Amino acid sequence: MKKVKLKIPATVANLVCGFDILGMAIHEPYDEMEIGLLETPEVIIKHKDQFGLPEEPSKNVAGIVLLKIQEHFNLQTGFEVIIHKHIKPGSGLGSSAASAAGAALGANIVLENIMSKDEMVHFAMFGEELASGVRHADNIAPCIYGGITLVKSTSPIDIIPLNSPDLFVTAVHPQVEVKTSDSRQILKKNITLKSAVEQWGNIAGLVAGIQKNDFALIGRSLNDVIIEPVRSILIPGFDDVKRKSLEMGALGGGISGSGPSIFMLAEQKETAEKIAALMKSIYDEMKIESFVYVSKINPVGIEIIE
Ligand SMILES: Nc1ncnc2c1ncn2[C@@H]1O[C@H](COP(=O)(O)OP(=O)(O)O)[C@@H](O)[C@H]1O
Ligand SMILES: N[C@@H](CCOP(=O)(O)O)C(=O)O
Repeated sequence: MKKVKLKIPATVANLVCGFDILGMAIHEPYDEMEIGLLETPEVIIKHKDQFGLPEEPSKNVAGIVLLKIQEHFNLQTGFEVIIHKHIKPGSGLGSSAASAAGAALGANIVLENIMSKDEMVHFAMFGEELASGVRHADNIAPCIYGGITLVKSTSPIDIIPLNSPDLFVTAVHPQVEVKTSDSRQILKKNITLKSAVEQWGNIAGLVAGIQKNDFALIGRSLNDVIIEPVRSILIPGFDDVKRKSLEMGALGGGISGSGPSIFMLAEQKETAEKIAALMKSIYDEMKIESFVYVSKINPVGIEIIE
């Protein structure tokens, strides 16, 4: 059986001010996935993890992506997928995107490169639609392209890979579940022109800072006047983590994706590690279990292991 084994990174979507358009791949945590080509037109999904995710293909984000690919290309072959998930679903670290993007990229490999990167993004977005009700690509694009990506548009797909600054990323995942679908529903449907102008300035400043490796500009652009004030209410300890991390020397940060994870960027490993210890202590004090990752921006995205 033609088979491939992939390492699929977690992703931090939005990058604070770029709701649904910016995202970055990080090295830790990551999922592992094996995809094999079957001679019969069926899709089999098996999970080797403890998250109790549905294995019925139409209910699993990897399965739905493969069903769409099968239908589109009128394939008489099928796929067997083994997922070993380490990125907890509902973490805000792109768990659903990892399975969706991994399925699209893995299928493309076993089918001997029948798709472009943008086509893989197109099919992977069906997985995000299943998970959250919306076809957003801000987690999928950095998985497939690597590094930091700007999703200029999803229809037509227009993805701009950006520079990958040499920065450390500290992320904390407090063990409270926030489903992307729920945290999208609480968002305001209309915003004022004043806040839109402020947000445009932040997004433009952030993209310019990333492209110019201007860390100070990145830091002062990591501000969100639209989404964070609403969503942060769902995340215990958010204000404390953010304020104290900034005091410790973080460049900036905020909610990772739709939360509850929080991420911070730092120039030095030492600062990133101090922030990790701070995050852990804040949640220990609140008696909330948490997982902390000190990582770097992952310029490659999905990697082929075998
Ligand atoms: N293979 C899969 N990986 C992750 N989540 C999946 C998968 N298949 C289905 N789901 C569903 O997707 C939802 C998780 O997606 P989401 O809330 O966007 O989490 P995250 O922010 O970590 O991506 C859960 O309802 C989960 O049951
Ligand atoms: N732009 C989306 C990103 C969701 O990311 P996830 O990691 O929480 O799935 C949003 O903010 O809803």
